[in-house]
Amino acid sequence: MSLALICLSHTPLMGFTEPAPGVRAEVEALLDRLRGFVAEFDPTLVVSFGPDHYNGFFYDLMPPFCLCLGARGVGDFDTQEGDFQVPEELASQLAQHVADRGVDIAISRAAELDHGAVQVPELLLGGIDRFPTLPVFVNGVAPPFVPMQRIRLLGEAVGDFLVGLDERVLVIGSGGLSHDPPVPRWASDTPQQHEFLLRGRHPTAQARQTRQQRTIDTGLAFARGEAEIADLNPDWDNAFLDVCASGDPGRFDAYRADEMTEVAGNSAHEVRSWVAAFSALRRAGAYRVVDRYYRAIPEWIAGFGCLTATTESEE
Ligand SMILES: O=C(O)/C=C/c1cccc(O)c1O
Ligand SMILES: [Fe+2]
Repeated sequence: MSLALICLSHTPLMGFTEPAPGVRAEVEALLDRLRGFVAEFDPTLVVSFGPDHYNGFFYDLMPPFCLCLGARGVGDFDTQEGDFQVPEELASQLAQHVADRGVDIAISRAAELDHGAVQVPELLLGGIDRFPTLPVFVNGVAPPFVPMQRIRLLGEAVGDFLVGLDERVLVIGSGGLSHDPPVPRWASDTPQQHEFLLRGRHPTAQARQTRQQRTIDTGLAFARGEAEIADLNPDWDNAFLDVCASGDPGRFDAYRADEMTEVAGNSAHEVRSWVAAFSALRRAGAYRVVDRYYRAIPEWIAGFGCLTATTESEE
């Protein structure tokens, strides 16, 4: 067994809006480094923690997290549409292991997932069907949010399972950091939008296009300082990266959902994927951060960050 980790912000606006000069090249260089990290580690299995944004998981039944025994990408924002390569028997064993640990897990044998789960594996692995992958949905946009401790315990239970395997496991956390994109919200939306938040699966091409354009327009307006969304918060983001790098997942427990919304925006809860990923990695022993990147990118509505790490036995 050996474990390596990549946590990376996603943003569906990559490729749709252009950041300030030089920034795109900087991110491309980061992505090249990450692909090199993957090639060097040569994973035999991927565990991918990521959120959804009301493309697969809706308020008709919204779990705090869900192990996917089967999953497909829905293809929003031109991300890959199609099946993840999920090793079903291994995914079942993971679900049983996590349940045995007392973590109240949900499972799906036919999960639908959007850019939140698809973009990072697509960019770094060449597709969601290239490696055997255990996708884990972690709710990062739909209140209520369980205490962060529960996400840490989920990650630790997953990590304990991975430690018992004879595999080289790449653990991915997708999402965050501070950001407040125009994802629909129950608290502020109309009855018509409530209907979408309950039963909005499989929108028409026109409805998907309208939603996508709204996000693009918000990104452009945000970059001009004209959007009515929360500011990015680089101080909060860097403090969170410090906690991730500290090697002490117990420190995640201090994060409170209402404070996070207040200081880092409605989608800052996507860092839950990072919390699960780092908590899993730590079960394999002390880890060392290899790469760290951060830049606030308003055109992409993203406090855009990355950490990679390996357990010290990997060195
Ligand atoms: O679903 C959308 O319309 C927007 C999603 C988004 C935008 C910016 C950063 C993110 O992490 C997102 O998920
Ligand atoms: Fe997101």
